Amino acid sequence: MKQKIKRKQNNSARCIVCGDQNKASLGCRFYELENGEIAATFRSEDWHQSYPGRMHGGMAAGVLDELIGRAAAQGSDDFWGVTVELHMKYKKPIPTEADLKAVARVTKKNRKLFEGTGEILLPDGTVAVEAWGKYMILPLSKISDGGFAEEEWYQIEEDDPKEIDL
Ligand SMILES: CCCCCCCCCCCCCCCC(=O)SCCNC(=O)CCNC(=O)[C@H](O)C(C)(C)COP(=O)(O)OP(=O)(O)OC[C@H]1O[C@@H](n2cnc3c(N)ncnc32)[C@H](O)[C@@H]1OP(=O)(O)O
Repeated sequence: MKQKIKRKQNNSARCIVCGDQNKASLGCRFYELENGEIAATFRSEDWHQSYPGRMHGGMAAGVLDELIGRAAAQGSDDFWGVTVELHMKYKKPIPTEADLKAVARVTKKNRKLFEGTGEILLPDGTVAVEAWGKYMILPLSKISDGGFAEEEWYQIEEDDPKEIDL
């Protein structure tokens, strides 16, 4: 089903999932959707493999970890937190050298913690991996040394889609 995109989130420069200047990264883009969920698009490259032709489960965990975290950051480029728990369910292999999508949403949130779920979809729409995560909300100053948000956290200007088929 097609979902309208409301806003694209920032990318970071060096993250392994979304690092715009990290050649090894999955090159994720993150789109906030009108229905309140968040979607990611990314490409599994040959160097993201575990077994030949199969994306590493840790990379899949990385995508869903970050995507669920970003689901709670909707509408803000200055909301931060860290993962405290992450549970994965690997249902189908994810191929390398494929253009992929994922979707996530927040399921519970209070002042200090939030929880969410997400899925990675195969090109035919089948759910390959499901995740549930719990995160602690923290100021950036408690997570990282200064400079990140000013120097390494920005919008990538490109031809973005207006909607995404999930
Ligand atoms: C994610 C947002 C993205 C934002 C959008 C931008 C994205 C931009 C790209 C960046 C990518 C981001 C997405 C990847 C996110 C990572 O990959 S983060 C990296 C992996 N995670 C970590 O490194 C976290 C490591 N853990 C820690 O640093 C510490 O355990 C924590 C979480 C700071 C807690 O510190 P602590 O000293 O243990 O704190 P403590 O005082 O014991 O506990 C504080 C409270 O939390 C509670 N608590 C602690 N752990 C838990 C738990 N597992 N369950 C329930 N309660 C807990 C305690 O019970 C306590 O409650 P109170 O007693 O105050 O009521």
